[in-house]
Amino acid sequence: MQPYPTLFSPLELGGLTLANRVTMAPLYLGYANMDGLVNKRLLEHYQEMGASGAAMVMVENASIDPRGQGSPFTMRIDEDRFTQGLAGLAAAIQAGGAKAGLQINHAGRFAHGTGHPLAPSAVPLGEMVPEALSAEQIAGITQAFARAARRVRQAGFDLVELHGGTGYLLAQFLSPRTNRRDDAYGGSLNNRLRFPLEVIAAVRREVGPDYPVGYRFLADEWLPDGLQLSEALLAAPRLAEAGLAYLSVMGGTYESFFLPERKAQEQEPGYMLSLAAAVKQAVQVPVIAAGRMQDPALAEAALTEGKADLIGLARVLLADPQWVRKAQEGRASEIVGCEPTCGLCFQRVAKGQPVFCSQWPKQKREHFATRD
Ligand SMILES: Cc1cc2nc3c(=O)[nH]c(=O)nc-3n(C[C@H](O)[C@H](O)[C@H](O)COP(=O)(O)O)c2cc1C
Repeated sequence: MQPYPTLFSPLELGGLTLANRVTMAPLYLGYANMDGLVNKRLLEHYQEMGASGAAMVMVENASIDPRGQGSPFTMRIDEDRFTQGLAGLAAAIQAGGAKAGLQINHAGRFAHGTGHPLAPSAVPLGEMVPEALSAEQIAGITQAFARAARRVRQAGFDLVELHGGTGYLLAQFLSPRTNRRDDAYGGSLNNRLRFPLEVIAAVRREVGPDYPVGYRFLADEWLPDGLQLSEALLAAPRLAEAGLAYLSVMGGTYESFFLPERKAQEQEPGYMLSLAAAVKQAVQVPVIAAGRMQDPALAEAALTEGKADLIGLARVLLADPQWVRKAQEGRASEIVGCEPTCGLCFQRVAKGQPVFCSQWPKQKREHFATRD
C-alpha cells in the first residue's frame, strides 16, 4: 500500500494537472557563467531534477534587469537572446515528466555589482545606500517583468513564478522596513501593495489569462521592524485575487537568515510550515510549503491537516534526487538527508562558487565544484 496517499495524489494548479504534491522549490546554485546564459551544467542539473519524480520543477531565479541581478552567476532573461537557451532548460525538465516553471526576479537592494542598487527607498544595507526608484523607473521595471514573463512562456515553460521572497524587490515594496516612500507606492498597505499588484497585472496582460503565474511570497521578514505575518495575511489574498495560480510561502530575508536565533530555527524540520498554514487560511489558491520537509510523513501530515497543498523541496531534493521515488516506494528510511548544520550550499553561494552538496558522492561533488 502507498504509505503517503495524499502526497502522491494529483493536483490541479492554474490549469495544469500535477501528478503528485511534490515540487522542487527554486534553489540558486551559481551554475551559470558570467554571460547569464543556460549552460551544460545547468542543463545537466535540471534534467536530473525533472526526472526526479517531482510533479513540478521551479527553476531558480532569473534576472529581469541587469541592475537587478542577484549575483554575477544568476541566469538572465532580460533580453530575447536568452530565450533559446532557456527553451532547452524547459525541455530538459519536461523530458523527465515534470512540469517546468521559471522564477523571475529583480533583486533590488540585494543586487550585486558596482554602483548603487535600486530599491523602493534609500534604506542603507551596511555601508551601501541604494538609490530610491523614481516612478518612471518603477514603471520600467514593471514592464521588464512583463517582457521576461513573455519570454518564459515563449521558451516553453509551463508556468512562471514571480519572486516575492527572500527580501528581493517585490518584497522590499511590501515591507514597511525597506519601503519608506511617501508617494502612491509607500505608506499604507494598499500603497505598498501597488507595485506587486501592478507587476502581476502587467505579467497577466503579457502572458494572457490562461497561463499560470505563481508567486513566491514572503509571509514574515522575521525582523522586528519588517513585514509581520499579521499584515502579510492581509496582503496574501489581494495578491492571489489579482490572478495568481498559487502562493509559495517563505519566511526571512538575507538580513534575518544569519541572526543566531534564526539559524537555530532554520535547522528545524518544517520551519516555515506554520507560515504556509496561516496563509492557506487567508487565500483560495493552492499554497506551497517548503523548509526542511525532509520526512515524507511530515509532508503527508502537512497536506492531510490542511496546512499546504504542495510540498516544496529545495536542499532536500538536491541532497537526494531519489527522495520522491524512495518515498513512493516505501523506502523513506533510505533517504539521504540534507544535514541541518552543514550550510555548505549557503557558503558556496556567498563565495560565488558553484554549489555542490556535502551529501553527494565524491565524483558528483567534483563534477559540479568547478566553473567551466
Ligand atoms: C542556496 C539557496 C538558494 C536559494 N535560491 C532560491 C531562489 O532562487 N528562489 C527562491 O524563491 N528561493 C530560494 N531559496 C529558498 C528555497 O527555495 C527554500 O525555500 C529553502 O531552502 C527551504 O527549503 P529546503 O529546506 O528544502 O531547502 C534558496 C535557498 C538556498 C539554501
